Amino acid sequence: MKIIIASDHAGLELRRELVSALQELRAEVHDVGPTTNASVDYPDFAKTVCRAVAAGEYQYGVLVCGTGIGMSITANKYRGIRAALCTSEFEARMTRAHNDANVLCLGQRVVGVGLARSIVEAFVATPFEGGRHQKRLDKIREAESENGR
Ligand SMILES: O=C(CO)[C@H](O)[C@H](O)COP(=O)(O)O
Repeated sequence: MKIIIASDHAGLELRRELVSALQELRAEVHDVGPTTNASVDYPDFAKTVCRAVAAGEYQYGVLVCGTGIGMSITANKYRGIRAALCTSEFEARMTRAHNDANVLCLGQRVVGVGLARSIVEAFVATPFEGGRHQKRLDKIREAESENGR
């Protein structure tokens, strides 16, 4: 499984923990950074991750900022990206099973390391259910086209 991960300065420590967690799951992880605590703008890092996931280069993207909100707002501007901000394992499972989410967003200032690890593990372990959910994803795609995304 190939995963691309990035954060801003406010998500750096949690991102590093999640890189380790994903490697323990034997995922191939591409860590985009940043490498220092210097203040950066989360949309720049979301862009790199979302473009790569939308291009099919990675199965999933993971984005961490202070709350996860800015990353999720940005990520959902990209065509083909279904980004989910999760604060529980339940949300992580459901967003894979029902929404086929391909980008997971987390807030370092919101969730602890242990919970974040469980959320990531649940996300990557849960398959999309298809069935009735597929036609809903088709409608999301239609909405993207309608709005010029
Ligand atoms: O959570 C975020 C966006 O949703 C950012 O990480 C947060 O806004 C950064 O704040 P600051 O520049 O004060 O560290």
